[in-house]
Amino acid sequence: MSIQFQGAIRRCFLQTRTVGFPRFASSTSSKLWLKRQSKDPFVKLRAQDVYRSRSAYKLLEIDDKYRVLRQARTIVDLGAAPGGWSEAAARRTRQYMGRRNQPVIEDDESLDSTLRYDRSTSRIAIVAVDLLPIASIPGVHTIQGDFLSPQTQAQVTSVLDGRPVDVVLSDMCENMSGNRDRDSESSLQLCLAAFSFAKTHFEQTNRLRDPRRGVLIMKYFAHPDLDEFHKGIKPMFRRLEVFKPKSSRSDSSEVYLVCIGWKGGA
Ligand SMILES: C[S@@+](CC[C@H](N)C(=O)[O-])C[C@H]1O[C@@H](n2cnc3c(N)ncnc32)[C@H](O)[C@@H]1O
Repeated sequence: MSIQFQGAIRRCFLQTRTVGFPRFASSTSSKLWLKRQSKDPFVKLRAQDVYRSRSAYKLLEIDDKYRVLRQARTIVDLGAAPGGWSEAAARRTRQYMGRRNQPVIEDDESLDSTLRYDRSTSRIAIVAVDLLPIASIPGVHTIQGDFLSPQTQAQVTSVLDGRPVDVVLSDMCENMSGNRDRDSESSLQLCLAAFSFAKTHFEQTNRLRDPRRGVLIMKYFAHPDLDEFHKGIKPMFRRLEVFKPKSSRSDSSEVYLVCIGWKGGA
């Protein structure tokens, strides 16, 4: 055995003793993560390939409780990648429309590249936005861009082409830095952007005739600053509740603000 080879084995042995087998041994936190994943019923559902992300079940739970998608014709999904919420919204609205025997979204891949709708019908339009690319979803128009940038917001507005927005969904969140203040600040910024976009679009149409229209759902991470934000926008909706879906991990401070029925205001 050559001297170099012996040295390599020795180094490998020493490394194994100090840091463990790098490829096979896992840290306590990753073991805990694997254990939690194996027990998580929503991860199992995801594994059956019903939806492309586990997050889809959060939106379905919100809709089971509040029926926010029942009257929805135009939905804007912010922070949509990989696309679970858009898929869930497309299926759910299709079910609602099907029950009422009305026109439904077509399973047409080409709808992804252009928003084709006929304003004279009740056809559903979903616009999904994310920093990351979103693989095509039938009936969903995708936009890749930063929603905090005015250009991306203008792009969404241009795609909507004057169509009244019924529901704005925001599951946007940045990667957690671990710094609570910084994370809640970024969560607040995303909520403010979603709120101000929703406000502009809800105000363009008279929502007062149908109290279910003008729905805004936003993910945020519990923090006192966000409580202030929550109190500030409460009078502008007929109903505003904080909801924690069962499919949201209990060890996460993530919750959803469910705002139903735009009333307007400052
Ligand atoms: C929890 S994931 C969304 C999961 C998605 N709702 C689903 O069901 O598949 C959060 C997403 O927010 C996106 N995001 C964060 N900041 C954003 C921003 N400024 N503009 C657009 N998307 C953003 C991230 O890229 C990420 O894909």
